[in-house]
Amino acid sequence: MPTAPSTLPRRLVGFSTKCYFDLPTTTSYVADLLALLPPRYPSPDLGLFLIPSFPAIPAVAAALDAADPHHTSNPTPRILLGAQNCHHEDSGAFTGEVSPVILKQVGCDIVEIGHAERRRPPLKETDEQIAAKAAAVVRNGMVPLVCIGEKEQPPGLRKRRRDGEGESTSEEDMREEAIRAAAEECEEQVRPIFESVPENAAIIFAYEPVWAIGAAEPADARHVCGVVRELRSYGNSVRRAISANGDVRWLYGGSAGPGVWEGLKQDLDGLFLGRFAHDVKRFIGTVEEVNEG
Ligand SMILES: O=C[C@H](O)COP(=O)(O)O
Repeated sequence: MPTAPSTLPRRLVGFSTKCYFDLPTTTSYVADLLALLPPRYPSPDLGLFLIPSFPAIPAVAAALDAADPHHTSNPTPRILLGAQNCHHEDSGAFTGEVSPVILKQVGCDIVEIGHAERRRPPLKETDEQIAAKAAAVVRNGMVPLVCIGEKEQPPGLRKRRRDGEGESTSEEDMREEAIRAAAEECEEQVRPIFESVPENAAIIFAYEPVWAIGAAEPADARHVCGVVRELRSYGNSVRRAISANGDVRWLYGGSAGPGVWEGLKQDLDGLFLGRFAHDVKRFIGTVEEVNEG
């Protein structure tokens, strides 16, 4: 059985093509990225990851290996390669599912699980199923990238306004209430992950408020930082209780792109991009911002 990594670069920036890119678009994007990316990336301080559609994974793996055939450019082997989902069992009668065993064999380093687009109908993936997938990813020597996030935009704020309350509550108090409510919702998604993987497993969490995914603007930076501060502290207490020591990174995703990092850099470990990485130069620009910030 392969051994899962327990360490991760200090910061991470990555991009999922979701279902947007076909095969030629994916391969030409990766070729452009490898041609234009300054040679200082990736580094132990700043890891990069790409998450294409399943059928494009072998082509991307070949391109990344060809760019760094002996994995000697620096201690981080290469741009990390990810898959957008996997099944929780290694093999069996699960037509249409993809085994984590095969993902490892085709060169994946990480597997994204629990994206909001899979938690919602019609797929309705549960925290329990996502935790089983996290265990499967680690069992097969890869790192789970677990997407979490609250469904509604500041529920505390909206409730107060609807109830006619809150006139005497300061904006600061309402913000704190919204942060607490969001963190509590996310803690329910985080806890089963820690409980399902070995204590030395590295985990990447992408905090993606559901209402900020596919939007025109990212979530407010103070909200994101507040929620992730709470989650990091919660995660540390859960991990202490089970003596866990694998690296954990907290990324932000949800309409992230150039200009977002400045407001998040005190509290986040990196960014997970979607649409605003479709232009390879904008993706590299965002990587530069995270490196410099
Ligand atoms: O997987 C990435 C996130 O869902 C963000 O996507 P987006 O930036 O297109 O909203």
